[in-house]
Amino acid sequence: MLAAEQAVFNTGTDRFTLMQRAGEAVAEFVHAHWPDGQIQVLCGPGGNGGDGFIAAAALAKLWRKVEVYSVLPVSELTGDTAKAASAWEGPVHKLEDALKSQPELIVDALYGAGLTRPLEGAAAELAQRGGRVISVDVPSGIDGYTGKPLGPAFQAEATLTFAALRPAHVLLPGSAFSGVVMVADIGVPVKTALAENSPALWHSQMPQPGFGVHKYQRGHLKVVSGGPWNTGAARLTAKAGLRAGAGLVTMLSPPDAAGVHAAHLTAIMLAPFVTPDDLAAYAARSTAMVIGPAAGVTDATRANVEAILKGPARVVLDADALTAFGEDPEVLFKQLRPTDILTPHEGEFSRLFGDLLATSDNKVQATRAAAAKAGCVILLKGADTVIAQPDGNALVNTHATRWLATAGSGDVLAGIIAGFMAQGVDTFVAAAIGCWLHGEAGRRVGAGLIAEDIEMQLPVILSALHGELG
Ligand SMILES: NC(=O)C1=CN([C@@H]2O[C@H](COP(=O)(O)OP(=O)(O)OC[C@H]3O[C@@H](n4cnc5c(N)ncnc54)[C@H](O)[C@@H]3O)[C@@H](O)[C@H]2O)[C@@H](O)CC1
Ligand SMILES: [K+]
Repeated sequence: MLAAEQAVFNTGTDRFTLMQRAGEAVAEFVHAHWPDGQIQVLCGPGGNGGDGFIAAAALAKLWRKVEVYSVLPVSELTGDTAKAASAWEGPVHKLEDALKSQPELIVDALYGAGLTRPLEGAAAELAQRGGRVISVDVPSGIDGYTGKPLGPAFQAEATLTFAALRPAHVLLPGSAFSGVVMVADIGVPVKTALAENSPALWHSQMPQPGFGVHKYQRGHLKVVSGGPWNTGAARLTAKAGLRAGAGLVTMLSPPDAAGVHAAHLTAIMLAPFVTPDDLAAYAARSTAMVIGPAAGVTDATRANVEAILKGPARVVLDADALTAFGEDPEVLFKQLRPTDILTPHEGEFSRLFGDLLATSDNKVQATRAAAAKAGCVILLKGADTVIAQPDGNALVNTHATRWLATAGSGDVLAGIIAGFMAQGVDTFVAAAIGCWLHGEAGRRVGAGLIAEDIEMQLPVILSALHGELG
């Protein structure tokens, strides 16, 4: 699928026309957002440099003070880049001369999609010089496909890319080097674009309870609890599911843990289970279920998961429910349906999918491959969470905060997602909504956040999304 992203430019339009549009888009972007100051445009030997020459010429037409520095002398440029260079009428300096002055603004058009090796010489020194950098397509020095720096790389204040986001714009560490990323439409249709999670993607699919609705129409979520010493995680999940809008939430508890839950639960119902058959019976009468948070890495958890997966409820499998299949993931994969979801962190992911993450070019590719293998939606948690479907549809959530890296935070995420699934929202969409809300709640709380705070933020965020707060 990512080939589609790489081959984004393989269309009928001739390359020079696209280069002209790209370069002009860079000039427009720079001039609109940084309207003053002298600009150094650094041009590489290929397409990225071509964009730079076009941009320089367009900026000069806007009366901007522009200096152009090139990796190669103009006489050695070829093809479209040579053609682009002829649009620039001023002098072209050697790249190393750019080090002699510190401009107010730097347009980094050295290397984009064609970067194959670490920056060296003047390019490497320029990457380390600092200053206000606007990168063209990808910050030079970063591999656009993996998001990894190959060596020294430009730290951009902003990056203007074309047609669609590349993995480097949304995956760490590339996203941190890219600064604010904008995508310019240069008239290239994109079929399998990589999306960045935002309410615009799913706002219209949020469940909107109509007038006269009753709780039974808003779905019934059931959460499986661990034993008496391990009940908190499932409670975090259940409360988050209720806040997300599930009409009814029931905690399914081993009898010896019921007393602990009873001391804490109010709006959430409580019911006992002993055997996998008990869970299968509950699953038959619910729209979504969660199993995993502090469930225990045991044969019993495996049997419980298998019993639930036989029923009609869509299932979120998290934490121990994943690790319990670590020795035999294929057994799990055979039972999963496309409407179920696994929500592993990287450790749990590697227990199920081996070295897939290490051997993939990037996290998006790994998550897509995992979704295809497991036959369900996969949400791979992290600072850059990736959500993928078996058909390759994927998005990256960067709307988060490091303060969410705390005990119980993942249990809450599983609950929010399940809460939306219980209401009938498509699993992939529910994961996207859940992940964004979780990130937004985390950002609102900030430092000092504990998992309990996340669900407390949901009413105000949801009300704002529903437009009830103006
Ligand atoms: N493909 C297209 O149709 C379009 C491409 N565009 C631009 O073209 C770029 C891709 O152009 P190219 O494929 O020519 O690639 P680049 O311009 O990124 O790289 C050009 C050449 O630099 C050399 N190179 C790579 N890493 C190097 C290093 N570290 N040190 C020294 N030399 C190095 C490579 O041999 C490569 O041929 C995109 O990033 C984008 O900016 C835009 O003009 C829009 C249209
Ligand atoms: K660049």
